[in-house]
Amino acid sequence: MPLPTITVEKPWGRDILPAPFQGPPGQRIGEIWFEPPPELPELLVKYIFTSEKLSVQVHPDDDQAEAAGLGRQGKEECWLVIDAQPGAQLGVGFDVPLDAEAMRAAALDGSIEHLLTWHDIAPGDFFYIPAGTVHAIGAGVGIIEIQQNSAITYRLFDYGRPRELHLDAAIAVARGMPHDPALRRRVPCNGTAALVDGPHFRLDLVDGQLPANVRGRHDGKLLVIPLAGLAGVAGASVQPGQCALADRLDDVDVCDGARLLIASPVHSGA
Ligand SMILES: O=P(O)(O)OC[C@H]1O[C@](O)(CO)[C@@H](O)[C@@H]1O
Repeated sequence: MPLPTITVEKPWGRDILPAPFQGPPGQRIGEIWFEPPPELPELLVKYIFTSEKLSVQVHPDDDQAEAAGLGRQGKEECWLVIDAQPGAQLGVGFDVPLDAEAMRAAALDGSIEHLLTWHDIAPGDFFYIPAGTVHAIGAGVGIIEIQQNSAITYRLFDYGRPRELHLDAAIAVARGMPHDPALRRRVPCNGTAALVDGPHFRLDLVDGQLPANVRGRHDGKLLVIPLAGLAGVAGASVQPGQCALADRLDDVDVCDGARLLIASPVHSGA
């Protein structure tokens, strides 16, 4: 069964969503969340559609969230670009290292935006964002985000929008470093690719039949996110724009010509 969705209004969202999504009239929707099922609460999958830049932000890791009294709710996330309007960019990490004092000053005067490393993007670009990485999603972007199931975002800068900032919390967890180039790549249009191999989840892009090595990587409950074509989960059809829980990979059928993402949590010790 496809998971229920939640549409989230955002000041940077879109008045009109691309098919197959539809937002309530008059609302600017930025995110479509697939409600994490009780059987697999560790992961949250979102579609994100922007018309303006998101905040310059950072997320804590599990230990930092716990130390702040928020529970083990760290947030590592990854993005697969599915749509990029001309000039669309993602800002990830800093061009050059900077210390906490410089980061605070840059957040206060807004220059932090220009210290980020901005990447021109195209569909198929993939980024893994470890907790502690300062980042910002640009305007005109459509991405699928797979993340630890956490809603903790510390904003450093929000372009003057009247939303809360979390400067002290952000500076306490942010790393003033460039993003590791090994954590980003362009995924070919065809073919199967292992995109994430822990520490919190595994993510595979599957094109056509499920290869044996993918079977070996997902040994429990998993999420199925079709990108193109249909997938079957325990006999029920799942289509692009949906996300479904499967009890095991053997329950998943990939229809001819279909491409899909498969995500499952990595449990400590696994
Ligand atoms: O604070 P903003 O700009 O609304 O951004 C929050 C969003 O940014 C993300 O962390 C993506 O970077 C989403 O998971 C989250 O919902």
